[in-house]
Amino acid sequence: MTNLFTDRLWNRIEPIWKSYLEHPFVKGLGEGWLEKDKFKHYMKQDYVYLIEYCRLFALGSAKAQDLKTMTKFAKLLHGTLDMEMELHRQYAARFGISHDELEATEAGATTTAYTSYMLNIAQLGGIENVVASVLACAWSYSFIGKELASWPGAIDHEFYGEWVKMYSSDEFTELAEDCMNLINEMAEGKPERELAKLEEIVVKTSYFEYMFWDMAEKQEEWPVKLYTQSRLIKPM
Ligand SMILES: Cc1ncc(CN)c(N)n1
Repeated sequence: MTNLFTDRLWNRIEPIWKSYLEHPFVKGLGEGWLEKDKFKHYMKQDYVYLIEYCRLFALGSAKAQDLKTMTKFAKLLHGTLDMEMELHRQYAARFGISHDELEATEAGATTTAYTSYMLNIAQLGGIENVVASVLACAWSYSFIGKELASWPGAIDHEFYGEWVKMYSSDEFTELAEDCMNLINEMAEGKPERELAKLEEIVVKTSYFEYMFWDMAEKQEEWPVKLYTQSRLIKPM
């Protein structure tokens, strides 16, 4: 039996990812009681997060050494722009937010930190760094989507059901599996020193995923308070 790199990664990330399911934002989404304002904040931040995430797939295509890999990244880019982000555009319409307004969302601190980390790691290394940067994003949403789909009433919920349906769909599962297959192919034959570096990227991005859920729960943008002469003038 072959040892898959994703099996090794799972041992590290399982406790982190299981904690997403306990997080009030994810729990509220799956059980259907999440406040709509929190979801609206999440959806807007997630849209601008996904724009940067798309750049990573474009970077993967640019770094690819063969057409098969280039095509895989192009498919991931298209799937995100066209399928995943369409879900956000449809939710935005339900909130009365136009496409332009959605796209013009100012990225908050966590969104900026997370996307900057991924883009920096991906620029610094080879194509395996690009895949390691996006892996937790695609795989953990597939994990959450499938888990929530098994919760009573989640998939049929009148508001959050569409979210659960999309992230548990065959189409999204295929995108996540493409990323898993890519990292397994790229890990083959690599020395332990390089595998450990890739593992750290997946662990860090898994922490960022937790922080993103937390940012959404707290409706955080930039957690900065401006004072003048000890008086609070603007909670940002
Ligand atoms: C923050 C975050 N991480 C991952 C995904 C799934 N592409 C997402 N939509 N948003």
